[in-house]
Amino acid sequence: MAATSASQTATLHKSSSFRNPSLSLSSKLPLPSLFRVNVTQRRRDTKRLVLVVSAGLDAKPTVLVAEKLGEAGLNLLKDFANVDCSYNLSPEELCTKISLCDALIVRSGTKVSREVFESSGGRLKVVGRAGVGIDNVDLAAATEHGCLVVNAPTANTVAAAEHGIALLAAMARNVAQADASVKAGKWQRNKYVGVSLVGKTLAVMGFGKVGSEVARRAKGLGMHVIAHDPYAPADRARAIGVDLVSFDEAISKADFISLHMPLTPSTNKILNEETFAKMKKGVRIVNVARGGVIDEDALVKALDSGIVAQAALDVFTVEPPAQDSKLVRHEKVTATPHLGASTMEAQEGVAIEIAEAVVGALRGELAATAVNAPMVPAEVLTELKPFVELAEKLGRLAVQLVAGGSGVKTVKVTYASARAPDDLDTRLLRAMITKGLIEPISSVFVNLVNADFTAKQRGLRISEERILLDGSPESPLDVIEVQIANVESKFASAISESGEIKVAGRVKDGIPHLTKVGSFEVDVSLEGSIILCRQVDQPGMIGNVGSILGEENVNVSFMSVGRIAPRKQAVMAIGVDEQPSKSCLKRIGEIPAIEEFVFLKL
Ligand SMILES: NC(=O)C1=CN([C@@H]2O[C@H](COP(=O)(O)OP(=O)(O)OC[C@H]3O[C@@H](n4cnc5c(N)ncnc54)[C@H](O)[C@@H]3O)[C@@H](O)[C@H]2O)C=CC1
Ligand SMILES: O=C(O)C(=O)COP(=O)(O)O
Repeated sequence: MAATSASQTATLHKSSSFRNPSLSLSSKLPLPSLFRVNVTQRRRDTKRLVLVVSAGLDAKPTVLVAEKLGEAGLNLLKDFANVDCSYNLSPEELCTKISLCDALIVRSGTKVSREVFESSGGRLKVVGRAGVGIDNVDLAAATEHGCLVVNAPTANTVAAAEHGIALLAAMARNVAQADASVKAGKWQRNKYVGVSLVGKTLAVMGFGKVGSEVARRAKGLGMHVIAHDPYAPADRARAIGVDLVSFDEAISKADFISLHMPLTPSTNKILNEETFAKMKKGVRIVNVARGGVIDEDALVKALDSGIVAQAALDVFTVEPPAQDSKLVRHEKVTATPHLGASTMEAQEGVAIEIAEAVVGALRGELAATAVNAPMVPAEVLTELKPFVELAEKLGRLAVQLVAGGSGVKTVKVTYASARAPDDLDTRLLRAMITKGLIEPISSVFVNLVNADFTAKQRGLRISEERILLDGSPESPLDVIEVQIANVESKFASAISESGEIKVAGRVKDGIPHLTKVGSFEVDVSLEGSIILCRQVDQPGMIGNVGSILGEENVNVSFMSVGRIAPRKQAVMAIGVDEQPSKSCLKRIGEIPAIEEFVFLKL
């Protein structure tokens, strides 16, 4: 980021008191309306914080609650929004209603399909999944539509684990079958002899929140617990006395298998004919994860052949399963209707957790439980806040300098920082530059959720480069530079020596400043709007332009002149609070020494 060697900068502050000197990094900067930030730490899971976008909502938002939600959560929602509780909507009814809603809350029973996002007409800003599994939400479609998806990942963990243990014990002792038999007037003590849990090997497949709670409880029942989870940390398993093993080892050693992984393309039918064949004969299976992780036809066969002695299932590929489902009707199967999360306590907890997340997201606060947006820790966000604003404004300025605008395809962003690359998370900055580049020339709403997708869709390639500076890494960044290649500029002086439109800026006292245009160094705070003029450097220019603006009642906030050398070409950057009229701009253009000028909205 070499500065033009002979360039000099002269900065004229309108008055030393025009800006509140107490405004610092920690004060609340007015972030762009769609990216309002509140860095308040959330109650739980503070490591998973993410900047989300407010919908720019001026009126009370509307939240559609499409499945039954605990009272406490509903009350939280009602304090903030109009709440429409409409249960059992058909897919068509949901698509019709959704165009009137800013947020949608569902459990596992509602499919939030691509059609739902398409039908929302851009109004839907948040989908809240009142539970863990988000396999019923089309995340790709949500992301493409800039809609944040949040879930409630913690409040039903214990309930699901307890249900897993309940099914394990009930299955081993034939509780459900024996109960039905007694109620049918029979007394079949020999038929319902069970198996013991103590000393048996349980394989927990998916050692996340629920899986590890199941493991802990099974240890308490005297079982030997092993687990398979490609992503789980070994020390967490070790801490509760569980060995992490390979998939094949887990399924081949287990007397009982309990499934706790999410349903994803890679876990879909992970238990199938081939894997059943590798299991110990007489294995027993519990599934409180998702029906789709088991090939249900293969399970019926394995039950018939005796490879699987029993199965206890809370979840099914299609819910509710068909009345005549061979699996559900199988005498070796214990079935419950997706009750894992259904305790009074869990439902209250989930309702509060999701209501807080949805309200927070609609307010533009940080969502601790975002599923489809990069997560930026709160402390990083606090530091990056003024740079986030700088990034968007540089994007906005750069694209307005392009003649025509829409031909922007290749953008290079350079971050000069004393921080090691690993210590500087630029995803947020890149998203904001993308927003700045795209929004002035289109009607697309860009946010952290859809920035990368939108850029890709428009064929906009943004490459990033770091320059490692010497010195103290106290501030995350020194300079951000945005270059647009292969375009012409409506302000020729914005083209750098290497042929690209170039603007650069830095943060001073918490305020973003434009510090470079093309090869000219300037220094103007990025507030209000900016007039850039190229002129022959000579006395009286600042006065000339200033008095025209004054006569037209346009308030100047900042002026700065960057020149190659005295009395040669110079670029004057003028920050203005009001938009000058056409005639005002025309008068400035008519000043004989002014060779070109451009008005840029921030
Ligand atoms: N029946 C019910 O009512 C409930 C069902 N669930 C289901 O349980 C699942 C797990 O919930 P949590 O433990 O809260 O989620 P979690 O995200 O804490 O744990 C899931 C674990 O599965 C692991 N995993 C991913 N792919 C895997 C694979 N191929 N093999 C083995 N492990 C894999 C992950 O690394 C993670 O550790 C949810 O996705 C949901 O589908 C959750 C709550 C209630
Ligand atoms: O949280 C989960 O993943 C669940 O499966 C619970 O589903 P539910 O909210 O009870 O429909």
